[in-house]
Amino acid sequence: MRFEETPLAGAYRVWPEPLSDERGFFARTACTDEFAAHGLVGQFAQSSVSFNARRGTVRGMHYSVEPHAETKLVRCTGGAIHDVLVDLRPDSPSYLKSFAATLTQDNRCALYIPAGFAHGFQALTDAAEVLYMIDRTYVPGSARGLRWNDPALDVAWPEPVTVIADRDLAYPDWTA
Ligand SMILES: Cc1cn([C@H]2C[C@H](O)[C@@H](COP(=O)(O)OP(=O)(O)O[C@H]3O[C@H](C)C(=O)[C@H](O)[C@H]3O)O2)c(=O)[nH]c1=O
Repeated sequence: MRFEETPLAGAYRVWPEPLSDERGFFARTACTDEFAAHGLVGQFAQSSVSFNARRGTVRGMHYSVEPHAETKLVRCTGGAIHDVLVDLRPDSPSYLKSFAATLTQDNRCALYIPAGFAHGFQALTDAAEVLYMIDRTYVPGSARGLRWNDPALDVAWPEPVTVIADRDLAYPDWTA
């Protein structure tokens, strides 16, 4: 795998390195040793899938609070998404900065999202599917959120929002 830094400290694009032959290719998508060699969490306790029927759907921005803050490896396995991170770590040089990447079933790029980041995405196609690998089990009470259009965030969404959960619409403005 190839690890590409992003402008947000600790967050990476992770590119598979396909091993091709006449059948197609095989590629590693996660590896404890390779992640550890880059100082990253490489042990994952849960994997989840998110299916999004309609183009324009937004999920997030979500994060989880200590002691259950999650590190995630996120990839698009169907269609395409505009994937967005916001650094919420108060001591980080990129505090409250956002970063976005287009993840698609074809580019197979994943985003490594450390604990302390909010994460969200917008479906760029119908039937957009997202696969998560998460380093700890889900604890519902630890879930928090930022509103997709919070003025404190410099997040741009490429398309009109077509579907979004009421809970995601209801988050108050960010206060540190
Ligand atoms: C996140 C999660 C949810 N659930 C249950 C809770 C609800 O009954 C149902 C849907 O949950 P929710 O509406 O929170 O799903 P999303 O809005 O897609 O949340 C996710 O969206 C953003 C973009 C993320 O990065 C997180 O992975 C996660 O917060 O699945 C679980 O059982 N386990 C889980 O890990």
